[in-house]
Amino acid sequence: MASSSLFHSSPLCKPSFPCPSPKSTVFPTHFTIKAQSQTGSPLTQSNSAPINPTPPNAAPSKHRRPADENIRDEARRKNVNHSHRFSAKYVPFNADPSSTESYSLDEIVYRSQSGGLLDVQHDMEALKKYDGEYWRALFDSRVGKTTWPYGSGVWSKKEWVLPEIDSDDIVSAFEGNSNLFWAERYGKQFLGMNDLWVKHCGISHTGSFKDLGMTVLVSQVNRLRKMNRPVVGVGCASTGDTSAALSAYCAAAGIPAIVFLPANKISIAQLVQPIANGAFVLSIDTDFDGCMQLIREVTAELPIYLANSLNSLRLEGQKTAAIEILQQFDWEVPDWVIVPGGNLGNIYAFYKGFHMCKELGLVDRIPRLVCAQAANANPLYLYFKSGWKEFKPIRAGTTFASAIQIGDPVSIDRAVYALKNSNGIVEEATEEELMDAMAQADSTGMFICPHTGVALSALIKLRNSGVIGPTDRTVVVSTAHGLKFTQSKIDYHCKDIKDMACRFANPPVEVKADFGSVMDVLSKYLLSKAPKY
Ligand SMILES: Cc1ncc(COP(=O)(O)O)c(C=O)c1O
Ligand SMILES: N[C@@H](CCOP(=O)(O)O)C(=O)O
Repeated sequence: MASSSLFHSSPLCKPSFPCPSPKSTVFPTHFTIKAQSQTGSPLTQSNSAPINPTPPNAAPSKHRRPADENIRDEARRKNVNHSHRFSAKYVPFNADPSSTESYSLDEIVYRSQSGGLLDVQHDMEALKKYDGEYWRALFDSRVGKTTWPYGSGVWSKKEWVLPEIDSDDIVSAFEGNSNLFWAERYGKQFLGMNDLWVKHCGISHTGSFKDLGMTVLVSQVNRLRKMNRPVVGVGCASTGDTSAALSAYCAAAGIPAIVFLPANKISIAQLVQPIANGAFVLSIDTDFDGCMQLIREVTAELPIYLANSLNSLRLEGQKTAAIEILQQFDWEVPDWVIVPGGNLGNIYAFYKGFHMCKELGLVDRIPRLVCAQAANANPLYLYFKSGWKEFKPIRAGTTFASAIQIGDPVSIDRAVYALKNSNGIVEEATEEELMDAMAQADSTGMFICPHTGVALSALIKLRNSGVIGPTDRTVVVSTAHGLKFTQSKIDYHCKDIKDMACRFANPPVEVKADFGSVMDVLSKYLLSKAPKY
């Protein structure tokens, strides 16, 4: 087994390189992989604590940090920050290969010289010095631990996210590592599918996938502030989830958060999140696109750092959900991944995560991507249907999927790139379709948000048309927790929605407080449920 000092001095090592031992690989962190034999788990930590084989009744490990030390101090002492041999920078998104324009991640810049989007470009040559097996084993070795900062599903991929940030500057709630739920009953009963999965990104610190991106952005802001860069606060426009995540991470780091919300267009549960977390909340009489325009103007004038996904740092965190899906399938690639789309950063983040895994040899292909939009807010769908001829922003109409009520998505170019390069598809869902899909999913034990209902509706359409087959391994990305959207569920189950049949409503039965009445309704219910032989 390698000692800590070996890690500081040994050269990069992969099977084709000269290695200390022909069968061992040295991690840039304090882990080693030791190939013991063709079978068995070879992972051991350099501090000699075995990762796996603690016997069930073993006495508590003596391997504890000193009592006056916290996990951040412990990481500092062990200097777990070995990712410095990797680097990343901003470049214009999808730039011509001859372009030399680039910016340090420590610069405050959101747009390229020509006004286009930016992308975070990693030093792929440095990352490629390690093979796919190496990265798979490294990432797998960090799951389920509390080692700072790798206990986070995002920071467990630190070398691919923000390789140069000091672990000390990271602001994390150990986000990510979300449940990949086997939708056994829903798949079987409603779709005739046996390999349907729901990636529950909304079962998270603030209840949505935004936590994945926000830990990265706020960590970088933390670093910039320590470097005395002019960042007084961090701001965003939001349909409710970005603002919740921003406010929580800023509150954890003691950084002022400013959020622009479209008045009366987000749920109460979402509104209360930034309020409770002490953000400066502006409720503005416009829609999300109007708020987005205003925050862009304001952040150009004031020392407020922009936290929307126009800022490509966010997508570096969000892409880890794609890597996590592959990891949860033991690095087998699903056939389809369906993502609800609004401002359209996330669909590109998924593409980027999958593509990096392919480029670095962790997998040999990427899944086909589907972006699902509400029919009332469907600019990408219309563009797709036009054969990618002409993009026209729209004024988004009201939708129960309120977090994707967006008519002029900032990441339109990123989304088109992701879809074209993954043989992707765009689908849409009417209000009735998305609410019915949500109710059906809930009736099989989930509790999803309306945006996940949009993604499920897309799946239903693609199954009905035969595009997605019954045995295709399919992942639906659930983007927020259903508890943020209880009012829409109540309206549905009370059949209180104009022009909607609410076919799967399950309203409470009002019954008199006497034994006979209760027995009557229960008997009827049990009869309706009794198995028919
Ligand atoms: C719950 C939820 N789902 C989906 C989306 C769409 O993500 P994106 O804007 O990255 O397309 C958002 C935000 O826009 C959201 O808050
Ligand atoms: N749904 C988002 C809309 C803004 O998206 P972003 O990813 O660009 O921040 C929200 O919750 O605000």
